[in-house]
Amino acid sequence: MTGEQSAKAFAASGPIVLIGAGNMGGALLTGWLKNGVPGSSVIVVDPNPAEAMRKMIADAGASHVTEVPKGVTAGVLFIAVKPQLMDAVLPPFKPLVGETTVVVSIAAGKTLSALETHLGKAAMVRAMPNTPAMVGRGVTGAFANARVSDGQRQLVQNLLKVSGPVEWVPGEADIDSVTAVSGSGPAYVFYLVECMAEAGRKLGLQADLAMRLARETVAGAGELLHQSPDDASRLRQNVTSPGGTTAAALGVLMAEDGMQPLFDEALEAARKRAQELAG
Ligand SMILES: NC(=O)C1=CN([C@@H]2O[C@H](COP(=O)(O)OP(=O)(O)OC[C@H]3O[C@@H](n4cnc5c(N)ncnc54)[C@H](OP(=O)(O)O)[C@@H]3O)[C@@H](O)[C@H]2O)C=CC1
Ligand SMILES: O=C(O)[C@@H]1CCC=N1
Repeated sequence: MTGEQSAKAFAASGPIVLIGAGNMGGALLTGWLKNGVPGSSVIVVDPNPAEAMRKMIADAGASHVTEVPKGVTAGVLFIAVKPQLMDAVLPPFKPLVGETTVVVSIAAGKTLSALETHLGKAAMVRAMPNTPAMVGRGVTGAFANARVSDGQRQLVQNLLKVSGPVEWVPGEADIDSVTAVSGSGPAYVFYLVECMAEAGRKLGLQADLAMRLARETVAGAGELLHQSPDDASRLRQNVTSPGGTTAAALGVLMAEDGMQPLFDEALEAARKRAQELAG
């Protein structure tokens, strides 16, 4: 995209107001500024962003404020604070929501109807990114309510796409399932690395060597999955020689009481927790 094309992709009816520049808000902001969102169109509201974030905001010519900005109608009101804080944080932002504003929340669980109690009825999107967004390799699930226009949907898609693919889901409840799979998902993969390293240590390897092997294995397998046209099942079969070592290990992991029932239970717990955070 040329600079002009990308500026057009992010053209909004007013400023992009980002509430919360922490892990996820900061990752998305970084992606916006790298991908052609004009800094002058961004207002970041955060009481105390990290020093590196403050510098990036200043270098890009974006604004940073610690209080709710006055006299502003947001083009996009992008909410990236913890779900537990939203009831306290959101009410003073209501004046920023106008006829042409699209509200985007990435908070786990928090429903659009809960957002409406604070911000009024508006075009709203619930989105669920994940932390690989920090390296431009995330994936995001998104749901738009009926007030979101085609133009707003495209704008939000462009803002989310800076961190990786965007998958629109047909129902709002699906976002809680997306949260269980891909929102929380990176943590499961990091834990897999920890488990593999610990098992390697128990086999007699030095702990740091076992960790390097496990880490590079998961990173390499992820990259192969990313680059290969084959699905995960085919890639798994490529590793598995009949009667070999992988088959021996998979016999344990794929047993009736192996990983699948554990994942079923774990993801059900994540979705249930998202549902509890709804109100
Ligand atoms: N982490 C993840 O993997 C994912 C998180 N999410 C969702 O993203 C949201 C943010 O999570 P995450 O980035 O991890 O959390 P962080 O705590 O890293 O970021 C939240 C940011 O909001 C700031 N903040 C606190 N109070 C206010 C306020 N009154 N006004 C403006 N900003 C404020 C915090 O500042 P301070 O630190 O000073 O309190 C912090 O910088 C959550 O709702 C979470 O559910 C979604 C997908 C994945
Ligand atoms: O753990 C959480 O609640 C957030 C949402 C998805 C990932 N982190």
